[in-house]
Amino acid sequence: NEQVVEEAEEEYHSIIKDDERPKGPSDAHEFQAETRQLLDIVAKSLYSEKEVFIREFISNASDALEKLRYLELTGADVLSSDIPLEIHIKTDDSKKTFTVQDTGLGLTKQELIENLGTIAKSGSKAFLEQLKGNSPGNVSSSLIGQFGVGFYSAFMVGDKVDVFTQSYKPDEPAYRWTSDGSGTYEISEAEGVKRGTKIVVHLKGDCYDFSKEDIIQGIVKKYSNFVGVPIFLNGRRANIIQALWMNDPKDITDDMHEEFYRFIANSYDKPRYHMHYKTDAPLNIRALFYVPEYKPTMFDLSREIESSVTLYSRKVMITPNANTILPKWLRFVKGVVDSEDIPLNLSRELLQDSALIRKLRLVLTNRIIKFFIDQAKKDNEKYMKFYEDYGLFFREGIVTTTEQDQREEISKLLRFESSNLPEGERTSLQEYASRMKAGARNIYFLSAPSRHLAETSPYFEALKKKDVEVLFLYEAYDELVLMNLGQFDKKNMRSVENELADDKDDT
Ligand SMILES: Nc1nc(Cl)c2cnn(Cc3ccc(Br)cc3F)c2n1
Repeated sequence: NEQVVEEAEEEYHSIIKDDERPKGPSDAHEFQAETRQLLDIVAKSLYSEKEVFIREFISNASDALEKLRYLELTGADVLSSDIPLEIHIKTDDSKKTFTVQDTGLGLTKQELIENLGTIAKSGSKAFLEQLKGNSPGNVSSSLIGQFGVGFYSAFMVGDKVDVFTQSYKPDEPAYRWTSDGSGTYEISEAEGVKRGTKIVVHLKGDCYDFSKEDIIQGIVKKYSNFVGVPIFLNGRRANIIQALWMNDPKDITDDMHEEFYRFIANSYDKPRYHMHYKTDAPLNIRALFYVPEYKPTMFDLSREIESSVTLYSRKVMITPNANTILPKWLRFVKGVVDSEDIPLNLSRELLQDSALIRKLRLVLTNRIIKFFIDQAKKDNEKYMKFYEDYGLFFREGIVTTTEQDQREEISKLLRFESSNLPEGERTSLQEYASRMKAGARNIYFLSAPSRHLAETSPYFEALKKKDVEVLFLYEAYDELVLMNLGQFDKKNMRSVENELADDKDDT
């Protein structure tokens, strides 16, 4: 019946036709020498997996659409502004081609020539020196991303690339650019070209996989699921969930969090906590983190598991399981970090160890600790349940972190019974310190199998007489953790067992 047909028709929508034709003479151009060298490096070694050319194309297309959207908003005179802003991808496994088309800005002849040649102008010698200096992985990616050299990654998989483009500027002609990536390219005018850019990659023999729909479907889902414009693959919508981390936190309902959490955690669980963090200093960060409802299993506790944090730059994925974005002790946290300050083709080396990633990790770690401290104040019962299930990770954090101030930050999450509180209630080191007498310099703790044994211990009696509070530790590892911590807020952590032996009375 028409309802079903209606449904199906609504499903299928493609703008990719084969109406474009070159028109008139084509003039050949040479790549400048430096550009050529650079493009070779980009095409051969910069990207480890070939599939990232798709991410580069989608990133360029989504930039072109976002810029056009902005121009339309600011009232610029835009060609055929009734065309929807979309990205279309088509695979043709008979012709062995991969095609991506956007309805964005399009390129003028000047831009066609400049966008690849600009590097030759903008001091590419220094750029190439830097390149020769360290491994291509460390290339300053702002330049690469900026001038669309990412486009050139097409020659990793294609031995011929045709580009048909119509600029949004009303009286610009449309062009066809074509090249086999060997050093020359041709430009001619073209007809039958819609506004935007269409790139047809004729795939090399060992890259025919990129003409198969299911393979492309997986890659698009992996890298570009949250790109802010609709992406269609062979006429079917390919990107689904909106980039929740970019929304205003107060517009996000718990249901939306639950759905998003299930998508990124790939589980049917739901989150017990979510933390939505946006800042522009010292870095641009949009982060959305979740703590699972479920109690961690032995598997979750193992230090080998990959991080469940996915790293994005402006909604385009850089890497899944970005295991250096948070410290290992926070591996139970799942979520997304998006930073404009992170270059799209961040190399593995830079991800492993760079000042930028170290700064990002420190900012995020301190913010997560602050979040848990705030949650404990908001709902202590819920926090204590969380502490019961996930507290081991904090202990690991203290003993595996080297910087003392960072260790003391983590120790703010710990909770212990105390001689000053009724059985069953727990306190924090901060609260203990706030109850200390003026001039007191030690935080005392006693490790015992139970509260009864702690309270009847001769060690405790001595301090009780002096009305000194003692933390009761019922797990042997907590004694090790506090010994390891050593200090908190300039007070010394002291086990009363050692204390009695020394019998000093500088309590
Ligand atoms: N999709 C899209 N849209 C726009 Cl507006 C631009 C601008 N630059 N690039 C990258 C690029 C594409 C083709 C060629 Br030839 C050179 C080149 F740098 C773009 N890609």
